[in-house]
Amino acid sequence: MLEINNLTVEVGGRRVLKGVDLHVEAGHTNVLFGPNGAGKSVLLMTLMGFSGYKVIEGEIIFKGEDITNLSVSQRAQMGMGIMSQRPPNLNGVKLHDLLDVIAEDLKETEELAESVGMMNFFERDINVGFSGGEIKRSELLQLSAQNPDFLLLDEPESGVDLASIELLGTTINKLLKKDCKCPGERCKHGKSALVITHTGQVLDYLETDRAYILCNGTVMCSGNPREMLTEIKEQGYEECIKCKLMEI
Ligand SMILES: Nc1ncnc2c1ncn2[C@@H]1O[C@H](COP(=O)(O)OP(=O)(O)OP(=O)(O)O)[C@@H](O)[C@H]1O
Repeated sequence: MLEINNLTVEVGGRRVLKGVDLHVEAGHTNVLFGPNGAGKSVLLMTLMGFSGYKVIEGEIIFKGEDITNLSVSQRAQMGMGIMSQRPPNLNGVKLHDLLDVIAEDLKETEELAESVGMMNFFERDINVGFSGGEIKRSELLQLSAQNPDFLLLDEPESGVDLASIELLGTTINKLLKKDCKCPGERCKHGKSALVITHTGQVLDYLETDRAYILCNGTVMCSGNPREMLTEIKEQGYEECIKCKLMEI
């Protein structure tokens, strides 16, 4: 579904990603771990095609097509969607107006808005004055309305209170279980995703397949998400760097 091959990316004149290789099979949910500043968000922003993320080398293959040079809207049309860590304020754009444009099924979107307590935000400018948790719920509502085949989730649980994490996790899981619109057999297991998490809390609600650890803009290793999370909690990321050095 998604193949990232030898991806090197510059942001603000600095090489942040260095030869990243990462794959997500159709119907799989993969996880991206890594310390602060490792380049995780830069990777997701590059995958979505935002400006300012300059691909120096490598390629991004999505649904079998090279999308490295496609625009954000072309990638969105192909079925890629993102829940950003820090989305911008959209002054003058009401949440309801955006949902009207992007929602595949407005009635279903309104039902979801009701269940995640976002109906009262419909007439507000997007993200303006929203709390951290409200931004996450608004992002999730927009992503659900778009109903993409591939979800890029950047720390979906950060800033969400403990009591609301279950609602967020189960809502993401329901979205992932919906049919993928790709033709053919390979997508019959639902949608695909790449999820960044520090705490791993959201993983309690998702079926995950593989985790990658990114340090200093490079993939250090990959493996079982639960086992990797336990190791990171016990040993931190220093061990990953030592382990990688031993391979060289
Ligand atoms: N627009 C930008 N201009 C300059 N540097 C940037 C820009 N965006 C990101 N960076 C730098 O790229 C590096 C990676 O940032 P990124 O946000 O991807 O980290 P991260 O792994 O997501 O970290 P965290 O876990 O703290 O969110 C950081 O050093 C950051 O300062």
